Amino acid sequence: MRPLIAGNWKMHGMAAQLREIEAMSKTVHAARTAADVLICVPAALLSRAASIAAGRIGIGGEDCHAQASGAYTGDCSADMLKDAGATTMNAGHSDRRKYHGETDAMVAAKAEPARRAGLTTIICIGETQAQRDGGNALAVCGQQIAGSVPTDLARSGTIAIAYEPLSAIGSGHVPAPGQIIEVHRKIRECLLERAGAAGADIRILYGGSVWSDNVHDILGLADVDGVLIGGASLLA
Ligand SMILES: O=C[C@H](O)COP(=O)(O)O
Repeated sequence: MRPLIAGNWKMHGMAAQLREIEAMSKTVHAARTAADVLICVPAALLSRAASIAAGRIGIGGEDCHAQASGAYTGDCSADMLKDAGATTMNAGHSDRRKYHGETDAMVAAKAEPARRAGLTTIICIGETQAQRDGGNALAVCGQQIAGSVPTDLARSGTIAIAYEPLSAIGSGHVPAPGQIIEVHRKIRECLLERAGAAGADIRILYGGSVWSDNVHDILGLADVDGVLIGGASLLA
């Protein structure tokens, strides 16, 4: 499967930061990179980022509202992301689950309008350290897949999954390879159960403290079809 190297700028980046998009786009284009490259940016930068990227790399949104329009001050719909130039969006990032109380059902409700808008949705899951310490990591990830991934979307090829153990995000602590392999295998099993053979074609990304010095090793692990990169994606 062609890997996806996805960045997530979170709430970082002013207009000047777009020079990184320019540099990444040029590099990827010139090198004919053997991977798809995507940067998810704050909504305020989306349109300008897409214009600068000019299709050489993908530009994504970081979230959307489940409704197409309405009295939802401060929110942004999937159609709006698409209209601004996005190809992809994140849903259910742990920041959204933690600070906005997003549940699996809310995440699933965002993925469907994204599909209608023509966006691929990267659905983020991952266990807390307490859940892992309690021996519940695989069960938690399985439940998150069951609750966050609509079956018809899993069959449609319009989603990817990002596994991000919370203890790895922004900490510099990447789990042992065995942990990543074990959880990705579990996710693959869940996707196959949900979507049949189509589940084999859904990309499963790893996220959490991915940098240039560990990305090659991580991409070499079984069932790792790409990475979701936070801090390191701010620099071309
Ligand atoms: O969306 C990205 C992840 O939360 C990982 O962030 P990080 O690479 O800064 O650890």
